[in-house]
Amino acid sequence: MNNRDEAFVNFQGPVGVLTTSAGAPVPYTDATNTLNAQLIYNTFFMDSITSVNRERIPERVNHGKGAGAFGYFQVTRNVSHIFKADFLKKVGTKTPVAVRFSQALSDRGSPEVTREGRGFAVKFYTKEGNFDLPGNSIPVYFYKDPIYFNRFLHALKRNPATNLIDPHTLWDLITLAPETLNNFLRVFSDAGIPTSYRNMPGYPIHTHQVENKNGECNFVRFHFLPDGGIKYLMSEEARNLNVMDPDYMTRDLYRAIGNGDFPSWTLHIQILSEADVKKAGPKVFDVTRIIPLKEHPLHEVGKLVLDRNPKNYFAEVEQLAFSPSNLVPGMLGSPDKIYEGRKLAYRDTQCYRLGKNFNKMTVNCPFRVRTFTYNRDGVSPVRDNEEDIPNYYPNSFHGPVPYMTKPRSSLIKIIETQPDNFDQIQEFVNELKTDEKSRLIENLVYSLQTVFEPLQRKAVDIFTSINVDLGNGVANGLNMTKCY
Ligand code: HEM
Repeated sequence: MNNRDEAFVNFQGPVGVLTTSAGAPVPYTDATNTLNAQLIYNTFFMDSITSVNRERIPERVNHGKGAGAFGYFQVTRNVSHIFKADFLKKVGTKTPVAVRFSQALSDRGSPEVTREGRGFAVKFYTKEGNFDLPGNSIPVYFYKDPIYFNRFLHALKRNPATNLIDPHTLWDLITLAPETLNNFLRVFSDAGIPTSYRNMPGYPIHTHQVENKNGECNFVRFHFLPDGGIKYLMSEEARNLNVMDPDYMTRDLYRAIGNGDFPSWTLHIQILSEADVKKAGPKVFDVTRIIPLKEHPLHEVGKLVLDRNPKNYFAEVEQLAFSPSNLVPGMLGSPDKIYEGRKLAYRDTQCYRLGKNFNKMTVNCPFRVRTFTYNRDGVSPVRDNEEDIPNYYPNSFHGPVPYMTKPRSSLIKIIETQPDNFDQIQEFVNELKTDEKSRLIENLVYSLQTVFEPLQRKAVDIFTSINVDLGNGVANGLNMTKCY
């Protein structure tokens, strides 16, 4: 097997003459030796030192560490009765995609074989503009009120005093908001460490409102399921791998694609009609709950295949910008509050992280559409900056105009209620096999063992209310005096 995780494999000689960023050819002495030379006259030195000093940009506030790849999505089943979006209209239609896998909480330089939820974000470059599905590896989210975002990020990332990841703040947060356990207990189960990104499922979670060409409305949850099967690493194995190869997940993906062993996923949807939604009520929009497959089974839509590695990581992956607000006609997003919060948050942080023209960067550009906006200027890239087209709307000249349509479809209104998901986490724990439950207990004990006792006790009380064996198992593992 050819282990193609090395990107530099071309020994055929230089691509050309070295130049400064302004294009001047660089003499050999300027590039190799500045000892006894006047630096101010060495344009190559000045050019490169001022450039390297400015290389770092802010990392993502979450999902900092990640790997990306490119490929296509192809429709394999007729789903035109559900979707009018052009890229899903016909069996066989192929759409280019960019995908970024990530660790939800780890910083940009972190080791990869950690126990945490992971991101699985897909950008479809459609003929109607970009459509993004930033999803996670766990099918439910932690909370359903976007007000939690700041609290979560701060409690789960580094402690402001010690700059360490802090299990006390993690368990403080969980025990103050135990409804998050429908997510967290899945992360502490085998599902918390996938064998590789190739074996990881992707769940965009939200229940999306969608329309077909007749304007009929349905609601769908998307599921990307790996064709290589969903597989997980055991904790011990993961700890060893983390020491042996901290970049294991990125290397595995890069190597597989480099070797022509292209990973693929089948996209499925769960479908709910308007009548289903009326009958079930707002809980089907609750991102802290799954929609049971036995009530709404999966329907195949198409295949996602990754067949190209990035040629340049920074340009093509670090600069990738996904957003739940990147929607196309017939895809309305979700009426829940988390979706609404996300529509603002991603664009806002990307304006800071990448500059306001981030959609003009090659990897984010909706390259299958000719865009016409009234946005102008600002930090690069501005590309042609819309040349001499008028820069305000409305105008009497030749500026772009909105398209005429029937009144715009809008998201249905839902009344949100407090999360109520203990039934689902109870069912999840009850259905674990004995060995799976033992591993869940071990993983919880491993995380809780260094935490202050009052927090341990609160956690054990909550586990006991979910499942008595779980509570007892963790209490025993922590050598707590109180047994249930
Ligand atoms: C209140 C709720 C949420 C807020 C405010 C929020 C906010 C953010 C922000 C600010 C980023 C960084 C984006 C960037 O720098 O490009 C991000 C990344 C991400 N979020 Fe969320 N998020 C929320 C919920 C969710 C949910 C429910 C999911 C999964 C369905 C999710 C999946 C992701 C993924 C996959 C990324 C990484 C995207 C990439 O690879 O670039 N987030 N989120």
